[in-house]
Amino acid sequence: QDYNCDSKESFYIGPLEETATPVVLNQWPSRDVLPSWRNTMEIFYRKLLLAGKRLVSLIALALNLDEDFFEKVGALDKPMSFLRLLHYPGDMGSFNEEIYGASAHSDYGMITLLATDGVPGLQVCREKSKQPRVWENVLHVDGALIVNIGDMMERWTNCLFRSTLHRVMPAGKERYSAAFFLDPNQDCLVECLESCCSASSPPRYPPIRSGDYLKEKLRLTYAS
Ligand SMILES: O=C(O)CCC(=O)C(=O)O
Ligand SMILES: [Fe+2]
Repeated sequence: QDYNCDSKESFYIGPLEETATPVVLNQWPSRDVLPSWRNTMEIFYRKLLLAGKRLVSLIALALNLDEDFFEKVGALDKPMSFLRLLHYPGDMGSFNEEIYGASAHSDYGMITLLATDGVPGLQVCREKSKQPRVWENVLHVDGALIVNIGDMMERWTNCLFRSTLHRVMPAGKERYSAAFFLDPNQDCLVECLESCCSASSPPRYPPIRSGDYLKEKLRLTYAS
């Protein structure tokens, strides 16, 4: 996964004071410049966290687990959730195939909730292990969120829920989006669910601590 050519720029908002441990790292624009921005973003963050938790409990039910399964394994008590506000420039310079808004990747966490401004560009690949890859446009629905499955949900479910391979193509038009990554508590052990493996379908991934997985992915992403 190569992000070097990506043209996007982003602003990250991490865990808010009530959920953040051990330190609060968020940096907010000055209130003189943007008086209500912080409050608006905090409300947005909390709503996304609530919606994300509800969706995760539906995934648990779909897996024949208790509704609060992911709470019970400690994934959601101090979730490492990040809200990423994204901007893709309209003019990407030369229209070179190498330049993506965002190159093909899957998100790392449990699920991602994505709001876009309706400018096209987002594409998903349903069968990521098949070559050549077939990309489909994700249609915008006003007022709806797009939900992507993340890598750790894929690991928990032994690929029953595949993480969504996606990318953003340049639309020749400025584009804004907001992605909320619901990532488990750093200490949470992500291991194949009993209901998702059997003698004929053994676990495909070893257990891993969520924090270690994220650290390694971020290291690889930003290595260069
Ligand atoms: O902007 C989008 O629609 C997608 C953003 C994305 O995939 C990401 O930030 O991980
Ligand atoms: Fe993504």
